[in-house]
Amino acid sequence: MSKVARRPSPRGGHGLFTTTAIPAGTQILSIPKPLVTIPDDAHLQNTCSNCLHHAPDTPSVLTTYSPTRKLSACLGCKVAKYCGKECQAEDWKRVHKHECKNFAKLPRTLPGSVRAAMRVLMQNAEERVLAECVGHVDKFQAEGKRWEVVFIMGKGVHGYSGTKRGEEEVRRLYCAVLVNSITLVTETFDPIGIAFDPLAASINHDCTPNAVMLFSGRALQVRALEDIPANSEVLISYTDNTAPRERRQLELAEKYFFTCACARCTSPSGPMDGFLCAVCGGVGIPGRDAVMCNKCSRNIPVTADMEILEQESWAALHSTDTEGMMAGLKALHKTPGWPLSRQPLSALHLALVQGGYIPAGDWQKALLHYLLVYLRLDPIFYPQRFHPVRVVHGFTLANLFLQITDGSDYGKVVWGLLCECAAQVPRSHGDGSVGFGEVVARKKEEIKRDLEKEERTREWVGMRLEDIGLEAEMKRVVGMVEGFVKELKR
Ligand SMILES: C[S@@+](CC[C@H](N)C(=O)[O-])C[C@H]1O[C@@H](n2cnc3c(N)ncnc32)[C@H](O)[C@@H]1O
Repeated sequence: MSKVARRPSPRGGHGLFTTTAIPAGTQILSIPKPLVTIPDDAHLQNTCSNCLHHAPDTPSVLTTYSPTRKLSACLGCKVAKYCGKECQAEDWKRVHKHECKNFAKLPRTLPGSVRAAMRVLMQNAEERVLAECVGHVDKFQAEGKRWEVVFIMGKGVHGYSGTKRGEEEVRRLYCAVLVNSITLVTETFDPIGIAFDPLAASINHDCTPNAVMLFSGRALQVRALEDIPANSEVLISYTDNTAPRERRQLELAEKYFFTCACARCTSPSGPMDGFLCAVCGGVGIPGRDAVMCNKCSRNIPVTADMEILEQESWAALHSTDTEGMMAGLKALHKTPGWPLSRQPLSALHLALVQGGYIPAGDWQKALLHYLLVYLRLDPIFYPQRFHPVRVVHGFTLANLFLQITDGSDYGKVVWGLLCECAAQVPRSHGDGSVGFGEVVARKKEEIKRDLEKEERTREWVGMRLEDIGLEAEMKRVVGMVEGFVKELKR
């Protein structure tokens, strides 16, 4: 029986509501095959167009333990790739037979949003989408340049799909796809594609969401981050909700055409949104014309240099320039008044690890950056120990420790991290026998066998996390992080 229903929402339009009480850490909604799931433009080459199995070019935590399948291109268009005959046959029957010839004829691959809208038409789902999903056509229309792009893309969808529907209707459909698409991510939250499904699209936004959306391949699920009473609205975050308020609001207004009026946006508090007071250590949130400390009411100076640094750091984050990222990161650490938890500081640490240190095999540096994020920042960003992002970070960290060959024994820390992940997985991801849960269980077993093989007594292997005396080991690790932060500030 479904635990949710689509109903009018006080936030405007419709939303998704619980029909029964849903405990924290349980599944709210599962859509094994959403209406559209496609690799985005950057991932067409290394992602199966049917099951969205991702075979990344650079090593990732998951590829180490769940071997990647080789992908072969469709011989007709050479655009779509598949991990096996079954996937190719399923995709062909469902949609690819309608798009293959067009893809083959075109000199360039069609943009993801156009491919997604075409797939709605190919499955004859446009009636439902037009009836259930907002498109904000008038708002797109009011934006000159953007409307020009939407107009051309809509024309493309109309022409390439060969639909009998009118061009204006197809344009409305294209707008609905733009506003309601979801970024499809891997189990380690790397963006690889576009997902679109009218039911999932009925979920509204909040910057402190009570639910989170995850993917395993193309399968989508929504899980509760807190106890949600019956008849309550299910809310997810459309943006990176660790970003400061101004950035969240800008993105929500630009992409989704609304001004967020959630509790965090209307009475912002906490160090994710503000700057630190040098006098009392309180936090000041940028207001209309001043940043006033919430404790001592003094004005916190936010200089033009800080504003420039903020802009440059965000720009570096969205580039591939690891030197620029490192320069931004150091400058942010050195800026008095910049809280550790104000982005893009943490995002830069993670981007450097994923885009720089892991591909370069610099495990020591990757470890220090990741430790800082996991120990100091994740508990602020994701207060629930079972938050899927926090659990995935813990697993990545355990794997980074395993790469370190500096002579130190991190056995207990690795074991502790894997115990923590395995304990949280049923609530973070659900059934531990598939997807990420299975990867964690397999890794834990593998490490248990390795530790037991060693000659030294490892009496703590197999014990519960609380009983293994991890604190003393963690002190050493925390010391590493503190030393690293000092170094960054120098
Ligand atoms: C993915 S749809 C969500 C479902 C939508 N409410 C509907 O009726 O179809 C996204 C749109 O919902 C609205 N929306 C979502 N969250 C909102 C919020 N917190 N406040 C106001 N509008 C919101 C905006 O119009 C946004 O463009």
